[in-house]
Amino acid sequence: MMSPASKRRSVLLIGCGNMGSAIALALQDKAANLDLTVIDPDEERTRQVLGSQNKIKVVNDWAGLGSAQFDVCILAVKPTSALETLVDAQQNLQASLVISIAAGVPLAKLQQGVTNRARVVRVMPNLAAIVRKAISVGYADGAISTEDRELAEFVFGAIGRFQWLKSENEIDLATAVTGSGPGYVFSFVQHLQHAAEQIGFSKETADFFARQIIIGAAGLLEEDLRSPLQLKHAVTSPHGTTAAGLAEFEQEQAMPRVIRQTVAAAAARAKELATEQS
Ligand SMILES: NC(=O)C1=CN([C@@H]2O[C@H](COP(=O)(O)OP(=O)(O)OC[C@H]3O[C@@H](n4cnc5c(N)ncnc54)[C@H](OP(=O)(O)O)[C@@H]3O)[C@@H](O)[C@H]2O)C=CC1
Ligand SMILES: O=C(O)[C@@H]1CCC=N1
Repeated sequence: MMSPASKRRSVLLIGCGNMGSAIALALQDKAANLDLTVIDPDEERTRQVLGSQNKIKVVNDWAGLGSAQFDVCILAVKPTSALETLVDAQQNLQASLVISIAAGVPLAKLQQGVTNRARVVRVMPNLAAIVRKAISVGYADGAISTEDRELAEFVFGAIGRFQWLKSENEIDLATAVTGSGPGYVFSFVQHLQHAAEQIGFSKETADFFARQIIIGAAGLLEEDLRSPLQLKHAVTSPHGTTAAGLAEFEQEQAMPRVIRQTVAAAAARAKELATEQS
């Protein structure tokens, strides 16, 4: 079989917001064999976000697509408009692989919006797609061919790492961990910055410190083979400052409980979204 990178394919990306623009820019850089069309109501903003030095076709309504057919569609609109948007796009997606990144919108619902020759899979990426360091997880049912699976892996490989999950339930659970995860980390950085300000640093210095701590720790997690626990021990001298800080941070009612409750609340919301949408 030809590798996904070796065959020329047409791709329609619907919705050029936070995620859609990151995916479009990554595909433009990394997947030379994909002919990319982006549809978004705000054509001017879309052109601005994507830059002028590119070959991406931009349209702002379905008429702009004419009767073009696409091999692949990436659906990157808000969950509440996912089905309606697919119905609008149906005539251009008659035999497409449709990849929805909408949180919590079940396959069964998405399938209502496509023809019987189109195939639908779900992928949950995250915001780190902007810097091509996303973790994306996918779910496809047994009817999806190996070629379609490889195509989805190829597309989402352009924005970082990709992994298939075994059940649709897992993609909703993963949304609470991998999809929302960057939000938890940004909240941590924001609060670390405030704490540094409270002990006397300026806003600018505290911002610089907080960002650089995460960047340095992330670099270690990427390059150093030690586990997070081992790395934590490497920072923590007996009776030292880190030990004093962690004695507060890791109290059962503090960070461990907060993280558990955070993920559980997000997972519950993912379930709710799936129910609201089905
Ligand atoms: N943000 C994140 O970190 C992640 C988001 N997701 C999922 O990705 C999807 C998109 O999220 P995000 O990028 O943050 O959202 P945004 O609101 O930033 O982007 C959605 C874009 O779609 C446009 N749009 C709305 N309706 C249509 C339509 N009918 N046709 C074409 N474009 C349309 C919107 O235009 P306008 O603003 O003018 O309405 C907007 O530009 C969501 O379903 C979300 O669940 C998944 C993983 C991570
Ligand atoms: O908050 C949300 O619903 C989306 C899905 C994961 C990240 N953002």
